[in-house]
Amino acid sequence: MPVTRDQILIELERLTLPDGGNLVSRDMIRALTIEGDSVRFVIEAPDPDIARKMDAIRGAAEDLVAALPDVSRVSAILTAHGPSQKAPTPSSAPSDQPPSLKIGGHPKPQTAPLKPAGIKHIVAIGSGKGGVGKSTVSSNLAVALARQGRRVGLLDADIYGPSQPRMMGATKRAASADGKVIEPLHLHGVTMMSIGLMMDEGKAVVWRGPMLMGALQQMIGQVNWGELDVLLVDLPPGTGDVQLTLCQRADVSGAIIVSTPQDVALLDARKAIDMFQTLKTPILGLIENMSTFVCPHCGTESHPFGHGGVAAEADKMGVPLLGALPLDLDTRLAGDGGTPIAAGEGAQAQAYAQLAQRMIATGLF
Ligand SMILES: Nc1ncnc2c1ncn2[C@@H]1O[C@H](COP(=O)(O)OP(=O)(O)OP(=O)(O)O)[C@@H](O)[C@H]1O
Repeated sequence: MPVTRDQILIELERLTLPDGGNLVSRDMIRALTIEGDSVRFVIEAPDPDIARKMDAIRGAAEDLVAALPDVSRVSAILTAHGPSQKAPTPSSAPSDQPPSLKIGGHPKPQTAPLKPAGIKHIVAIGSGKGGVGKSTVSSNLAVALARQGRRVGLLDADIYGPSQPRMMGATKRAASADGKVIEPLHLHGVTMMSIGLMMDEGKAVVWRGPMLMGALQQMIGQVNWGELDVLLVDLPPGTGDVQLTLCQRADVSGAIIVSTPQDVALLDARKAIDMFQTLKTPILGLIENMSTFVCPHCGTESHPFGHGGVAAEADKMGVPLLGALPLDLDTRLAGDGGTPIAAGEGAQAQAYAQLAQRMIATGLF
């Protein structure tokens, strides 16, 4: 059985720091990630000088965790936040630094929840595997909820492959009038922010865990979201630092998992579900994407990715199946063209409207 987060933290609590407390009680452990028998985490010191003196503690922490049953690889990285670090400026920021928009200061470690007071609920939209349509579902669901009168925000937290600017038809970058608050875009009735609006297009993002956390922190806490009934967060695929940071810091009300019906996607979807459950984030439901395909020429229905696998999984887990969406050329074209299909009329817009209704029926907002 894989090691659990709690087992690791209990072990790390044994490591007393020279100036009192331990790594856990002093809130220094960040981005704890367990993948099979591999464990990774970041030790965040209050400032670089302290970090430099902590290498022995980092080694001891690795040894303690490595001694746990079912752990064969451990990697602990030391990092620091503090006065001796300088915030990057946008003009000179290389691609391995978090964006700052001149908002001043390196992202600070936070203990208070990240969720701004004006946002009633944060709902994470995740998937185990990439390319299953999580971003397509997020943008269309956001638009469908907005069409039903909800105040909706959409945060594209897919740091490595932001697609919402294209799918939502963004034509300008995010701006900040006062150098502190980032102004989001307002598109198809939805308030939208994406890391893609802060980066040069085509520039690779090469960030370590703490940088990702800083960027996420900025995109939630420093964006002028206004009053929202719900902020949908389009997560990167998988179970990494962004998911962990969001669920641990942002007071997430629930998660929706998008999957295609075939076994390989479901296998990864189960891992995502397991992660949300470990982080005590309620699963609001599953969505089966690319569920069926109706040939536009002969009208025959087929199931290129299998059929019903997500429904069976939802049933097994006792969580609702929020919807099954077909593989549909117009959905793809609409996304590529910057106007989600849910913004128009027709069968697919109707399908997303029903999905939004079912989500509202969960009673969350
Ligand atoms: N139901 C659908 N019918 C047709 N095309 C779809 C459908 N859902 C998604 N697509 C297309 O599949 C591609 C991948 O979708 P999308 O980017 O939404 O997936 P993702 O899970 O967010 O991927 P990533 O992991 O890369 O972020 C896109 O070109 C999108 O237009």
